Amino acid sequence: KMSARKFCVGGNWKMNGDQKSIAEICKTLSGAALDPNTEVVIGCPAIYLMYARNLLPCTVGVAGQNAYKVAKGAFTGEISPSMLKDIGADWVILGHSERRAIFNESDELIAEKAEHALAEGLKVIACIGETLDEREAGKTNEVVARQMCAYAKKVRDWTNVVVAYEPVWAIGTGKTATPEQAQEVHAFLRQWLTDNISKEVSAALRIQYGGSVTAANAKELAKKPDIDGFLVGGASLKPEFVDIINARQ
Ligand SMILES: O=C(COP(=O)(O)O)NO
Repeated sequence: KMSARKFCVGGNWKMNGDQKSIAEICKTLSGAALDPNTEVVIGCPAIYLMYARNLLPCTVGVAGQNAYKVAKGAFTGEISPSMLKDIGADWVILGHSERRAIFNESDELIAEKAEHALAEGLKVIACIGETLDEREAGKTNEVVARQMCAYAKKVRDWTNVVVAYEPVWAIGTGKTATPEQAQEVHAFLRQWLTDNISKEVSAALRIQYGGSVTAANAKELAKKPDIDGFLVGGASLKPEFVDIINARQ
């Protein structure tokens, strides 16, 4: 049975695109019949956010792919949540496994970023997920619980948080978690939320699955009771992203 939580599909463009290709994707999304019961959020490279914002339908949200933990100051190269808000981005993706693995962001820094982004009125897609080594060592639950704990030390109000469970071994590999594998971790996270936050937050919070989601596998994944949407990388740059948005139709 599908959940009553509003389906939420994020497109994480990562470091891809230019004005021409972004205009094409926005045109495709603007011209498509998007399921009104799906909340759509586009994670666009910061430099193109205003451009994409103005080309996308107002029903589609736009997100930064990262933001710093304070509003302004001497942090060369950084972008603040208040700047994202200022240019019409209502969301920010935080804690992506690429930020953790490549840019060495710690659980604690990511949690501080989430706390500040929420305080600035942004909605947060809070990413978690285990590596292949951690899964093969049977540590999946331990790892995602640790990552959730870190967020929970800083997040007081979960209303504007969506959690994205993205097993690192499925990101960019074509090795999508099976619906059963994904549901198993989503159910663990749902229980973790009930045990550590509240049953109300647990019932309301959307948990997206991310990791090689395509139009071909989205429907089966979307049928799982604790999968409330997706965070899509590669396929969000293609027209098939429309089919992923409409996976519950
Ligand atoms: O990192 C991802 C998933 O990327 P792919 O869909 O390309 O596996 N989402 O944030």
